Amino acid sequence: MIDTTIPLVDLHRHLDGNVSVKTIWELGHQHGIQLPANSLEELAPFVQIQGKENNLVDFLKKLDWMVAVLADLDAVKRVAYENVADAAAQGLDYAELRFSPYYMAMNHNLPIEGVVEAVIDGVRAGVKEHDVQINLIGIMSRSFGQEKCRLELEGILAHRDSIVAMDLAGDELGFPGDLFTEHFKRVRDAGLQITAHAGEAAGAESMWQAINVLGASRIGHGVNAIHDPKLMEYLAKHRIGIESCPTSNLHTSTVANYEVHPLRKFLDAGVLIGLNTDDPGVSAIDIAHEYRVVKSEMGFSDSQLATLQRNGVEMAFLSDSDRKALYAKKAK
Ligand SMILES: O=c1[nH]cnc2c1ncn2[C@@H]1O[C@H](CO)[C@@H](O)[C@H]1O
Ligand SMILES: [Zn+2]
Repeated sequence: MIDTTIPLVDLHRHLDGNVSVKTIWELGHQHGIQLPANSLEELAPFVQIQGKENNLVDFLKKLDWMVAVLADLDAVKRVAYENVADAAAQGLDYAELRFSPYYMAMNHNLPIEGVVEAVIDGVRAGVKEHDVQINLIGIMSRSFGQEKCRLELEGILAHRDSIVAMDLAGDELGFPGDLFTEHFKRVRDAGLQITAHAGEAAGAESMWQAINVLGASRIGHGVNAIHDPKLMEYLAKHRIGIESCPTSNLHTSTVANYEVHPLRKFLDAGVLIGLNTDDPGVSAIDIAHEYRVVKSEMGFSDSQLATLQRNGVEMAFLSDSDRKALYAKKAK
C-alpha cells in the first residue's frame, strides 16, 4: 500500500501535537504538575480524541496538556527528540515538523527564543540516532493575537538558518489571515517559505487570502476550496500544494466522514495534494493509517496512493537536489 520505492513523507505534523501520553505523564510527575488523571489509561482521553470533537477550537484543546508539562527547556528538547524518533519509527524518510514557540513557552514562562533553540537541539540529537531527514517549520498561533505572533516570529527569525518555512495555525474563524499581513511580509523578506492553515474552519476566501495576502505556496487542509471552482483551477495551475490530513478533518468535524472527504476531487482536478497526520498524538494515528483509510474508506487504488505519496515529495520544502537524493535513497 505504501510504495517502498517512493520516499514516504509527512509535511504537516505538529510536534507539540505529538507528545505521547507516557511522556506527558512522566514530565508531569517529574515537575510536580497536577495532571487530571491517576494513571496513563485515565490520562489518554484528556489528550486523545475519543470519536470526534464538535469543531476545530474544541479539537485544539486536546493539545493543551501536551504543552502544560513543558516546565523547562529540557522538556522541550525531549519532546522534539521523541518526535524525530517517532517519525523514524513510523517509517518516514522525511518529515517537516512544525511547532508554535509561544504555545510551548506560555505555561511556564519559558523564553521563546530558548524554546526555538531547544527544539532545534532536540531535532539535531534525534537525527544523529535515527534514519530520517527532518526540516522545521515555525508556527504563529493566530489564537493568541498579533502581538504574541510577533514574538513567535522574532524567536524563529533569530534561528532562521535552522527553519525552512513559516505557518499560521490555530483559530482560523476567530483570527483571519489578514491580521497577520505585516508578519508575513517579514517572513517573505527573510526568505522563508510559507504555508498556512486555511480552508479548514473557514471558507475558500481564507485560502485566497493565504495565497494572495500572506504569500503561501502551500496550504494546510484546504478542504473548503472544493466550493470554489476558480480556486481549484488556480491551485492546480500554480502548483499550490495541499497538505491534506483526512483523519484530523474528521476529528475536527470539518468533514462528516471519510466517504465525503473531497480528497479525490482535488486529485481529479489535478491539484498537488498529499497525505499527512497533523497531530498524530491527539488523533492517535500514524502516517500508514492515513494511506490505509484512503484505500479502505475512499476506495483509492494503489496507483492513486502512489500519486499521493509522490505529490508529498514534490511539494516538500526541499531543494531539487535534496529531493533527488531522497528518491535515490529509495532506489537503492
Ligand atoms: O488542525 C489544526 N488546525 C489549526 N491549528 C492547529 C491544528 N492542529 C494544531 N494546531 C495549532 O498549532 C499550534 C501548535 O503547533 C497551536 O496553535 C495549535 O492550536
Ligand atoms: Zn495542522
